[in-house]
Amino acid sequence: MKQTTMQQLLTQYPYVEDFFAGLEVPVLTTEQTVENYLFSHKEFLMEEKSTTPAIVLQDLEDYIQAMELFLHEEDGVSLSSLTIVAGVDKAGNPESFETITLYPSQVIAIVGPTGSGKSRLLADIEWTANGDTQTKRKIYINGKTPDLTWRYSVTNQLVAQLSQNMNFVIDATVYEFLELHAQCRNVAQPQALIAQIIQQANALSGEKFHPETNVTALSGGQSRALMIADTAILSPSPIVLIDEIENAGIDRKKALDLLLSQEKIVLMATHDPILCLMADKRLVIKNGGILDVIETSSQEKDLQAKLWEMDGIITDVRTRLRAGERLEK
Ligand SMILES: Nc1ncnc2c1ncn2[C@@H]1O[C@H](COP(=O)(O)OP(=O)(O)OP(=O)(O)O)[C@@H](O)[C@H]1O
Repeated sequence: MKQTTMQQLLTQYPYVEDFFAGLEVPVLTTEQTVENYLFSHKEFLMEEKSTTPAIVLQDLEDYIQAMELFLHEEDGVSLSSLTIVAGVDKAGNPESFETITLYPSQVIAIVGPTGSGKSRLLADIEWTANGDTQTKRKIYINGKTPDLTWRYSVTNQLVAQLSQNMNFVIDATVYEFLELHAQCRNVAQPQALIAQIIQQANALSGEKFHPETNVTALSGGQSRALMIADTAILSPSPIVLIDEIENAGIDRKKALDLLLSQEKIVLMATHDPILCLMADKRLVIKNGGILDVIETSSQEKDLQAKLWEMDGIITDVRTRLRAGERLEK
């Protein structure tokens, strides 16, 4: 990278500009090598670094390393494991485990009473906590403390988060919105992917929408379905955090299957017994701490089949009521 020209670098990675965004450095497109470019603006950059939270740097070598990491990150993070290192509960007592390690294609449910700290755990993971949150937990990626550039990056590629509330604030159609996202991801021919995302989203939600529907006109359920399909198909983030998918009015099983087909680690805070038993394991939260890690047993999987049957009845009744039908005994 040091000997690449800035011009070449920008052609290859247009998003390198984001790395310098806000720094107001002189023209980036030059024939200078990366090393020379950084060196010739060294003083300027060193001055700026104190006001640039995205980059914690000691010297020029660090700048180059941070740029390499940034570009690597834009190419997608390769994740082999996610480790939660124990912290403390709300009373300051140590959590009753040392580490919990999770692997791609695993679904982990996070259960516990309201206010127990489920969202806090998701936030620790999103923030890749390093003993610097209320819980004092640490998060390791691939067995070690992740680089700080991930945490501060505006395009955090490590974690995709689907929160309870989802509102669009952009005046664009579904197609335009997905096209924009594809452009950010440097997808050259996005048409087929966009069609796939819309098709999958429609399979998740009740009332179908069209590519030309405006995103602001989507219902809550449709918005979440669109974001889940988008996360599964277009987002390179290997970790997906979901806060209460059950309230979204979408097909929960299909949503999970879709996310898992992409070899992601899926963590979901949930109060839904079916979702909870669909997970490989569940983290039980109490008073701000992880109290227990329970593998879903075969008996519980059997129970899950029964719950699906009951859920089928409820879903059927709901669909018919929604369609304006009258029910008989
Ligand atoms: N270990 C901890 N130490 C101190 N405060 C904590 C700890 N864990 C959680 N909290 C705080 O407790 C409050 C409730 O936590 P949180 O919102 O995560 O609960 P929740 O289980 O997601 O609730 P709900 O089910 O209602 O969404 C938050 O203010 C959170 O920051």
